[in-house]
Amino acid sequence: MAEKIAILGAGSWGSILASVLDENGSEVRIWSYNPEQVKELNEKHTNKRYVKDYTYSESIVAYSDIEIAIEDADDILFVVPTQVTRSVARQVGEIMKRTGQKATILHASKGIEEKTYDRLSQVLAEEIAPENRDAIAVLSGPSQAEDVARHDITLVTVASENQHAAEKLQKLFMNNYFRVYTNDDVIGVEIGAALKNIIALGAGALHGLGYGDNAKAALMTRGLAEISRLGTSFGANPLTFIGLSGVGDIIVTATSTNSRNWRAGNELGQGKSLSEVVENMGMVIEGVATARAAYELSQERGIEMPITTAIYKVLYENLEIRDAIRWAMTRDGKAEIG
Ligand SMILES: NC(=O)C1=CN([C@@H]2O[C@H](COP(=O)(O)OP(=O)(O)OC[C@H]3O[C@@H](n4cnc5c(N)ncnc54)[C@H](O)[C@@H]3O)[C@@H](O)[C@H]2O)C=CC1
Ligand SMILES: O=C(CO)COP(=O)(O)O
Repeated sequence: MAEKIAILGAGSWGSILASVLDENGSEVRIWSYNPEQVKELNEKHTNKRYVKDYTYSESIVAYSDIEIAIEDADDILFVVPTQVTRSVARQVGEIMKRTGQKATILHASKGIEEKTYDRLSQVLAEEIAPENRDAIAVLSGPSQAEDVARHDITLVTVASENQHAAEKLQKLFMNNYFRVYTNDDVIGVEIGAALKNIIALGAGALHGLGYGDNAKAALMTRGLAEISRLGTSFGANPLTFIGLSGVGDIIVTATSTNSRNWRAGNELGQGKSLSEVVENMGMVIEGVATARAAYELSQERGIEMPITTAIYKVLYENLEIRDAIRWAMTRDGKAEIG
């Protein structure tokens, strides 16, 4: 019997993951809180606001009632923006408690929750599966939805403390263009995924200001160094940061013109205001909220994160980007490693 998978969030990534799973033979339902989008998906099999020029398989059914969407699902995949994941998870948790439903819980979003500084597997554990938190999984890696939509080669990782859950999900997602590895370092995978969006904002800003390739390589490399410093302070495996959810995702997000974070940074670099950029994008720019969470975490834990600090000050304290760059470049000299 086909695996039944409920996908919560019908933005660009939720939609394309739905297609991958549908092509692989799973029974896929997708939930959106927007009834207009549900209607478009079911009647026209398109999702024009989020994925242009794409037609969905007629076997993917969309729902605006979350309880119907998750009914009997073997797996529930969260792909809503980070900052709304808790509210959606709370609804799911309440339904599962009432009905006694059991399912593998997975997310594919990339961010840190503001104020709590929780990673999303922590949010899901708190809201849905406090007694079963090791079975929660995360799918992450360099994976622009636009490339996956045209079946371009994509490699990702599924991380879970539960090897059985990770291997089951690996099999569900794998095909000849979408290759999935497993990893047991949930902390490292989630921190790498969340914080690379801050680096992508910075890379876009450098581009918008006309900086060259050396500057972009420097930002990505030193960005990875500070992500690793924060991640290992939480117990992440340092090797995770040279993997798909670390350097891999920095490379794609900090260079791809499809990246929402890169595009947002580029527009900031060209002189637009943050509110203008957010309004024009009409899709989530995860790095904006995560920059604040990561900056506050770095302060709380006494971890030096100059790039995150500079970007935080540009986004939230009106520091000019050129002044932020000058500050970062003229700090005292440091040893590269350590
Ligand atoms: N787009 C991409 O290529 C990739 C995105 N991701 C991650 O996936 C997550 C989702 O990203 P996208 O699909 O790109 O975002 P998006 O902006 O395209 O779509 C977000 C979806 O969430 C829904 N939504 C917004 N507010 C909501 C609320 N309050 N309650 C319920 N649903 C709400 C929207 O209606 C929309 O369907 C993000 O964390 C992103 O970092 C990860 C890998 C690739
Ligand atoms: O995470 C992504 C690719 O791996 C997508 O990044 P954006 O949200 O910046 O488009």
